[in-house]
Amino acid sequence: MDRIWGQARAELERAVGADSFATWIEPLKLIRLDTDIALIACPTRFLSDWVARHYSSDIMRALETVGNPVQRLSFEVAAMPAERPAAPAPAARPANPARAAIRGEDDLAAPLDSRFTFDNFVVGKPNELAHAAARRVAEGGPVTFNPLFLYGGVGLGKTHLMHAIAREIQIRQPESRVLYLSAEQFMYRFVQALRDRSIMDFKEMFRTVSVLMVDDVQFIAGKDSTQEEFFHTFNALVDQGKQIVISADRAPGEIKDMEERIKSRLSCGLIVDLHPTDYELRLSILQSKTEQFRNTQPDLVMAPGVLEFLAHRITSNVRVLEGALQRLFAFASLMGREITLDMTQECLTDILRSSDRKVSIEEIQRKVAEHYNIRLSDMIGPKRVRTVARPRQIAMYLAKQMTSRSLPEIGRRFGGRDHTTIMHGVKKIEELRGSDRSVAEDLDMLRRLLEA
Ligand SMILES: Nc1ncnc2c1ncn2[C@@H]1O[C@H](COP(=O)(O)OP(=O)(O)OP(=O)(O)O)[C@@H](O)[C@H]1O
Repeated sequence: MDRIWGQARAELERAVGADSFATWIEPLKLIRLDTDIALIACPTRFLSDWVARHYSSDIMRALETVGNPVQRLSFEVAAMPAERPAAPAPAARPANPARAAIRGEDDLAAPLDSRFTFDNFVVGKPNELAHAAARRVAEGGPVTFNPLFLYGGVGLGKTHLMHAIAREIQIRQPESRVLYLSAEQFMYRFVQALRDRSIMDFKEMFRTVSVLMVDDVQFIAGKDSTQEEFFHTFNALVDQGKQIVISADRAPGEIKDMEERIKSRLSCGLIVDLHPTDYELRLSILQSKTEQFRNTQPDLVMAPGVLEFLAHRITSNVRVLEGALQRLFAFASLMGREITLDMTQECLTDILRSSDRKVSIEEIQRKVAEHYNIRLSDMIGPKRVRTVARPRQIAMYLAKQMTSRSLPEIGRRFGGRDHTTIMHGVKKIEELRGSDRSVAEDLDMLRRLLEA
């Protein structure tokens, strides 16, 4: 099953595009193939409804293409295993309909994503240095640091910045030849040139560009002749004073199986890293993407606190954050409903579960009790005096926000209270957070303590 699904997934990624694939198809798993039915596991009811409505024919087509035609699909909502079948690696970055080639005549260059501009890049503490360096290179002028080496974990904005640089240089200096491509494409072109005996043309093409940008350079580690060729290309361009921009998932010195001389060459310019996002940056990104969405869907209604909830709960990377938001928007417009906290939790169960920070309700109760100087037993006890009841409601609110426990489950941990009591407490604190600054500050501080 895993092998068939791996092949079908590769077909599907091509058919629906990288973004839709990541949002809708990635979480699915093929469980069984009967004579004419494919049984597919889905982490939530919402996802299965949506996929059934929008992607059934794509899935059936993909299964047919890989030699397993079926007449219909059946979906089963089930907890998903942590690991998923690996799809065969695509030859290059998946085609994306939003991507537009900036230099159509240059079939070497990878297409640039029209959304990846400096204007759309949200700057915060974790990425401000990388952003400033990227801006400086994009503004042109004398080459001050060569190469510019950007690195950081998955989905933190390296490719976005690379595309923004390429686009900006093209706008400012239309005559310059900016060549942006992934290291994988560099290798592919190189191997092709070797096969076609056109290596001199290959060298000539690479050595006459004004700016060379290579994404995900760690890919050529361990590929000896590609590394060798890359090294010569790199040196030739630096000698001519041409700007080079490189990205990788780690610092040059940490790339395994990369020749020492290449590591040292890569290290001699400016090395900047994109740090993991912090809460403030995640919230700004979510706000900015929501604004962009509102420009096309002005009737979008979102309850206060939803974006804050997402920024707290999804800490893995910006791509996951974007995918979650995209799914929420799709759900809201499909159902014609306001986006509330409850709806967010229902619609994103799978994403939230996998990015769960594993803060326990007991930890929340302990921290809140310490903060307000009350006894831990008062969290579950019956006292109704305000000095105890308010901290208890704060703990209920944090339990709802920071864990994936349901209201009845939270109720049980608060001395067997009814779920409506928890709901009332959560609502009360939601209101106070908007109207009482000291409550908002306490909540922020407690969250930080719990996340530490
Ligand atoms: N600061 C930011 N502001 C706005 N969008 C961002 C920001 N950082 C990342 N993104 C978005 O997150 C998504 C993932 O970013 P990107 O593809 O640049 O990551 P990456 O670091 O190249 O990841 P990978 O290592 O997987 O190649 C993109 O859609 C990008 O636009």
